Amino acid sequence: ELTQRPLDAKQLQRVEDFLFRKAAFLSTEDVQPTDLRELVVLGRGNGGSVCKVLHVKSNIIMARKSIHLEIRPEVRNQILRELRILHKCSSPHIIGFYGSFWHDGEINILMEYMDGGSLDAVVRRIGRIPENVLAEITYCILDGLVYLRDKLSIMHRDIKPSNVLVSSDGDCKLCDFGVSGELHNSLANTFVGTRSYMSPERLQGQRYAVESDLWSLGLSLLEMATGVFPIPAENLKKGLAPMHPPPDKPLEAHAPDATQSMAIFELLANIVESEPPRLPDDAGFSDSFINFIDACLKREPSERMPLAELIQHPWLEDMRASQPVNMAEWVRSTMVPCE
Ligand SMILES: O=c1[nH]ccc2cc(O[C@H]3CCNC3)c(Cl)cc12
Repeated sequence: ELTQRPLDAKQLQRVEDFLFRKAAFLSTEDVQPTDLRELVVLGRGNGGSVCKVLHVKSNIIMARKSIHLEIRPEVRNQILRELRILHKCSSPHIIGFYGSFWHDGEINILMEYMDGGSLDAVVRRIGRIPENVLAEITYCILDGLVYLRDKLSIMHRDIKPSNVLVSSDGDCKLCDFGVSGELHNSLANTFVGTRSYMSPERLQGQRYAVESDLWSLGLSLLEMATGVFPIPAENLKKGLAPMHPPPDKPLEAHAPDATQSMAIFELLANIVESEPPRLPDDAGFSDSFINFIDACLKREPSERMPLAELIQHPWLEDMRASQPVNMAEWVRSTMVPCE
């Protein structure tokens, strides 16, 4: 559609390179766990842990998500069957999928490795993300949501900073979206965590749809822009997290402060009962950014700006025109130098 920005040549090349790598991988016979050499743990969340692995036969670096599930063979075969639709996914804003297999009580999902990691880790490292960078990230998220809706007829269901990955090539992609209904059911009551990006309607067990992803997007942007989880709204009163903490203060000094540990139930009640949080209007954010987040954080799903309009919101093009950013350089500036 006209909403999509044309891909630049290098982006197209990277999509093509991935497809060639995937063909090389698929030409080796079915992946065995022993074919994978574990390199380092990348993250945990959404019921599983993610490890950087090398597929020895094809010499490809991948990310392997392993989810331990005690389920009957029929259920796990249904999950593997549903995951296979990921082979149809080819978007510069959706994480690449190599395949999945069951082994030793775990579903294993092999995906494209993103060396910049997830945005929750980036925010932990640098404090908060500049507005012009968030505009680029937001376009990628919205384009990814459009792709999921138009090509797979699904919503994401779990938009949050830790499910947005970046690379030193400047790519920004969505991961951990709810493509398998069976997997979603098998993970149903495994929620752990002290914060929720879930929309009020979903928290109340009401019907929810893609508008619920837009609430989660608004909350995620608010958190990444301020460096503070924005619920309860009082959290924002303490001002923004420092960006790129001064060199004399080690990073751990900026771990989230204790006051942010409101009990999870109280937090969920707050989301459902209180006015949605807003960007502070005295912190240097543009009016169109404030407007963009307000358009996402409406308690009534029908009042939220629809996806097709959001992706045309002036904030995205205004930011790109006034403060263009080189995403590859920015991601590299956030990566911890290897020892
Ligand atoms: O490089 C990756 N490729 C694919 C997936 C992936 C998932 C990761 O973390 C999980 C854990 C929380 N959400 C996402 C991380 Cl940290 C990296 C990757």
